Amino acid sequence: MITRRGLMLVLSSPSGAGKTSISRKLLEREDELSMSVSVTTRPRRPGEVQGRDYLFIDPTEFQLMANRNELLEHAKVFGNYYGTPRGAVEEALAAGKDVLFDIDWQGTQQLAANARQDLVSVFILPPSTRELERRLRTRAQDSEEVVAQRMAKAADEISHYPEYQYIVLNDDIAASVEKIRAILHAERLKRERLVGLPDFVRGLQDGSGD
Ligand SMILES: Nc1nc2c(ncn2[C@@H]2O[C@H](COP(=O)(O)OP(=O)(O)O)[C@@H](O)[C@H]2O)c(=O)[nH]1
Ligand SMILES: Nc1ncnc2c1ncn2[C@@H]1O[C@H](COP(=O)(O)OP(=O)(O)O)[C@@H](O)[C@H]1O
Repeated sequence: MITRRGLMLVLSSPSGAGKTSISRKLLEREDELSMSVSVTTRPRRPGEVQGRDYLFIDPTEFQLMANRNELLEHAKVFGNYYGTPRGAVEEALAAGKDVLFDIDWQGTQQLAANARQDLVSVFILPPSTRELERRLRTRAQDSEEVVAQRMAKAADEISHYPEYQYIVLNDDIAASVEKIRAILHAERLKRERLVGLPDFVRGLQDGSGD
């Protein structure tokens, strides 16, 4: 029969453009998609749950994981370390499940270097700079200084958009979620991801397939 390899769906954007909100809604609607929960040395925000939003760890532990090659990719973002634990991702992909990543351009480049054929990358743009700043403020979980730091970095992050396969402008969140679902559904049908296809087709051609 035909089965398929799981794919890695990566969402990147400047901070505040909506990756986290979009990811939550995608996970509610897509059964065969699971979130890659990153490790980070950043302090936990109010409302964030250990093990759901991130695994919050200290820098020594992070270094140990990196040294033991337990991270699929890792990077320093806004002065903190972030990384993707390797085990959960590899298990999901082997079982033919798709994995969703909320990671930055540095992490995306590392995944592309190691597994380009399994990667589907989406860059999310905010409708305007003004709206990006409004979203960062209304999230109201970061200090004024952190908001300013993230705004200062936004142009830098946005400059990496040409490295992504798909672009979604996140104006209306429900529409953005549907666009990313459409990308996911089409990518699942890519010939290259299908396992057992040549045998199946041979059966059709020689009449042995029933
Ligand atoms: N490379 C990499 N980047 C990550 C990882 N986890 C989160 N990030 C990125 O780190 C940046 C900061 O994330 P976060 O502190 O949650 O802030 P937010 O994006 O403003 O909610 C974002 O660009 C995330 O996509 C990871 O495991 N690896
Ligand atoms: N399309 C949208 N329209 C209006 N507000 C949005 C939209 N998408 C996200 N937001 C809001 O913007 C803020 C930042 O979104 P979030 O998902 O935390 O961004 P990111 O994970 O990219 O930093 C949150 O308060 C969220 O509710």
